[in-house]
Amino acid sequence: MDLSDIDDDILDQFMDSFTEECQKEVKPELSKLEIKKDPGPEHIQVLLNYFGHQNFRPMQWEIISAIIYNRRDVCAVMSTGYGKSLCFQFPSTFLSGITLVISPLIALMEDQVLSLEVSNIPACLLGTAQKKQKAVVEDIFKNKYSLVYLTPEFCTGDYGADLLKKMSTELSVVLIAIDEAHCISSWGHDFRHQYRQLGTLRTIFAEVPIIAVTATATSRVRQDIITNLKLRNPLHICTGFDRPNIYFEVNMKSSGGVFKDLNKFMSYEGATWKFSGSTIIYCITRKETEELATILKGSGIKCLPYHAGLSIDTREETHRLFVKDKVDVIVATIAFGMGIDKPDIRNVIHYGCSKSIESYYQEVGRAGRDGLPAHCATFYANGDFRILRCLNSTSSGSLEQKEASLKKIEEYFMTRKCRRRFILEHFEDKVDHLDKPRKTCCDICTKILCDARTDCEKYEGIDENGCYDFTKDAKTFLKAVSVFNSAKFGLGIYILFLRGSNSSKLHERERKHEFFGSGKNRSEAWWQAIAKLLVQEKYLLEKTEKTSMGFTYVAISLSDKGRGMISSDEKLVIPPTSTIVKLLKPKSNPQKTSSVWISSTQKPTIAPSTSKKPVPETTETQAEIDKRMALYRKLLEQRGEIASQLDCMPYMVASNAALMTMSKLRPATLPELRSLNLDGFTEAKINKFGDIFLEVITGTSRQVSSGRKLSIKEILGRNPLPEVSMGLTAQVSCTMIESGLTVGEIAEKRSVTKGTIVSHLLLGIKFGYPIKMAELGVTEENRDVIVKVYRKFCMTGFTPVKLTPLKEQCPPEITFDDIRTVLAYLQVRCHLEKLNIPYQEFEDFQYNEVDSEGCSDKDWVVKSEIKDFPQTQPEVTESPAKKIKTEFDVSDYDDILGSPPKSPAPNKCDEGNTKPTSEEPTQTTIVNRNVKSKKKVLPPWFTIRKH
Ligand SMILES: Nc1ncnc2c1ncn2[C@@H]1O[C@H](COP(=O)(O)OP(=O)(O)OP(=O)(O)O)[C@@H](O)[C@H]1O
Repeated sequence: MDLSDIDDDILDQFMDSFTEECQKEVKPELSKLEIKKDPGPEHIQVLLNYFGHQNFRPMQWEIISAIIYNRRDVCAVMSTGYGKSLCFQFPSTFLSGITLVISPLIALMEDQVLSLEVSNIPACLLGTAQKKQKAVVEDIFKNKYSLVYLTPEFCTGDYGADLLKKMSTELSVVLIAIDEAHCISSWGHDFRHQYRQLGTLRTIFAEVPIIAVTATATSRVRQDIITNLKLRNPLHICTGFDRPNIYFEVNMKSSGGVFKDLNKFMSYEGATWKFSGSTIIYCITRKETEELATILKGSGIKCLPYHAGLSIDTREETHRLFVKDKVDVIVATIAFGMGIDKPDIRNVIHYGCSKSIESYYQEVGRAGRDGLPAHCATFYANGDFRILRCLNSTSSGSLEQKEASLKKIEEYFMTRKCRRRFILEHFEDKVDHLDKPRKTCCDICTKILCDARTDCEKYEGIDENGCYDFTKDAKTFLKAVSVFNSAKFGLGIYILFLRGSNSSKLHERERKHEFFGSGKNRSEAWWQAIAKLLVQEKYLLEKTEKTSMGFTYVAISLSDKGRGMISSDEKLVIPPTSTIVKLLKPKSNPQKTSSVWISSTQKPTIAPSTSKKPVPETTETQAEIDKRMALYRKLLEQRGEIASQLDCMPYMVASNAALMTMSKLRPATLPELRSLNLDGFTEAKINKFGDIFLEVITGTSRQVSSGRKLSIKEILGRNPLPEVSMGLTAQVSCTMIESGLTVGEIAEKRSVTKGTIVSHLLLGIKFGYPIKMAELGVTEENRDVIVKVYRKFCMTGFTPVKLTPLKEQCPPEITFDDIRTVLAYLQVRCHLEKLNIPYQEFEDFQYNEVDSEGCSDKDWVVKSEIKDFPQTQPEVTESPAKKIKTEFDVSDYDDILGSPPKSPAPNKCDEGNTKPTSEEPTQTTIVNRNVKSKKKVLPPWFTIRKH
């Protein structure tokens, strides 16, 4: 029998008992939990450790506390990027249970699962086409996951429904989350048939709270969600639709071409053009996406097209390359949208117009989800509306409704009021906060701030009321329309006529008309803008018509009001539209204004809101800025490398904002990095990637530990105890003890037994959490007794395989938990000894008491030095189990601690043999730890190996 293997057994056994405890079905008696008005330190600690945020956003806590403490259903409409995911990811992380998340897109779920895993929150995905489904299901029932993502198809299929029923009886499901809940309603966009059947979840999980979340839902859609999901007295939350970090801008496409239009989003670096941050460019047609992508690629920009005409594989690959920052720009049709979970998209550009305000706002909503400034610009031409009308006429749905949507977006383009206000008013949202123009808001506000003069002061022809007299031009246009006396012509013909064109589209008789060329003193753009104005003021009518070839166009005709104007004295003196203002002649004497000038091409800047530590106001020199940006680029590169190695998205490793702050504040050590409280850079990420980034910052080699004291957690993070794993639920308990709660308080808050929490904490010790023995109720006296008893076992060459023999040798007041606790510390200590790391360097693990024989525990470890140990061996003939190895080398220690036995399965030492002998080791050689001995210090787990 190989006694060293017995060590493995005993450790395995301890581990098993711990794991069992940890994996016990924890059914929180939520009703027992107190109602919380504000988040407590325990919530903040979990938020910080697992999500990297310092505080909940206002509605997040309201939702989370309603779920945790009131078990209430929730229907939440939260703007894009508000942080919906946290609302359903937090409860099971905190409560030690499972949340089921139903989401419409596999890609979206895969990203979330990966992102959670990077933060050490175990999550999995179950879909109908999922590989390794059996293994995943097994692990779910072993309580390995805190979040289980499911497709609606899986939930509503026979197998999925049965599985859910099993989960409802065998697992502690604490929450069901329906993401993108608007898919339930046929009134919303993206309706999904299977979503409508999710009401069955209420039947299966009668007592489990359900949360439905979406970014866009009118009151009708919300009602549909509530009815379909059978929500009971749900908490209604609507955060509003505003996205304060987005800057809105609208321009006409210029005659200089696309490259000229988009140039302001680019910079010229290293002989190539680069976009400033991840960018999506939306075009109307597939052909346009291909063409535009080709143009940009030709300028060296890393860019790919994306549209429904590409194969699924190509689209998936394009998506993957974009989220992994391998491609900077995606030129896409609106097929590229909902599945994008990339938080650091800096620009969303519409090169062409959207079909409605709703879809426009959803598309721009992809930008700046990390809270940092993002720029959303539209470039349109009047022809774009024609294309959209044509597309509308061939797609299903009410043409009238589609036309109304298009008109609204046209109005948005032409508005002269704040664009944000326009959008929010459309969604019937609050606009009180938009009382003053802000330079970070939109192009209109910027213009107002840039030049405080009135239009009257700025432009020729505008009166003091800001109005322009359009009477003459309006009549000229209306007369031109009357010449044709038909409701079948499009705008182009009238403009050709007005401008006296000799195009063959005009007949001879029209060319001979007295009004032919009556508007040639004005540009084509002017007449287009006048026509829009006249439609807006209802002097002209628009109607979608089809040509004999089946093409759609918009026919323009006179309304009764228009006809009436031609022959009357009626005047048209109104404020000009934004398009018209651009065409007006500026007054030649511009006055200097007090406002700060911001060029229309200058990008707005907003201080990043996510970094909690205020970045000191510095007056950086250009050289310093260059240095910082160079470091930032290196950090981005490093992040890319880490992401490639982990096969995850770079933003999951660290956000751009976090890297930017690192490059500004240049932390040199992990504690310094930690103290920056970088948003989203969780404790797990600090431990996993902190050193790597520090290395880039300090420019040092990987030996960051030299000259710097590492915490046990850091050491064990890099050199984990073999075969020891820790579930999320145990991590949360450890996090809670770090926040200052006692074992009893944690047990109460999590509604589990104290024993369970102790088991969690024992695992925590093995992962280096700074947990004191006293916190686990072990007094110094008891600790010494346990060590002594255990030592006796070890020194006799017998290692107890069960706790009972140890317990029997201890006074009755010493509990099994006390013994387990002390052994856990010893295990860590031995592990550190194996790594040749002197344990006394660790403040958290001082264990240096002197026993009655005048021998400190430290000495005991040292005394167990291998040098002369064989002399103390018991008789080898006594029992095979007592055979002693006479020589040792370092490799002997390889499997001492917890690693799986390498030799054939060991015979477990029977309990009779575990009785301690009265013999104490006689050898007391003290080895100077500072002198590097070839042979390693023997850990207290040491048992003598049979040779
Ligand atoms: N309490 C918080 N403090 C700081 N940042 C937060 C907080 N909660 C969430 N975030 C951050 O906000 C960003 C958006 O979060 P999330 O992806 O959950 O948004 P969402 O509402 O689901 O958006 P979408 O509708 O686009 O899917 C993420 O980068 C997330 O880390």
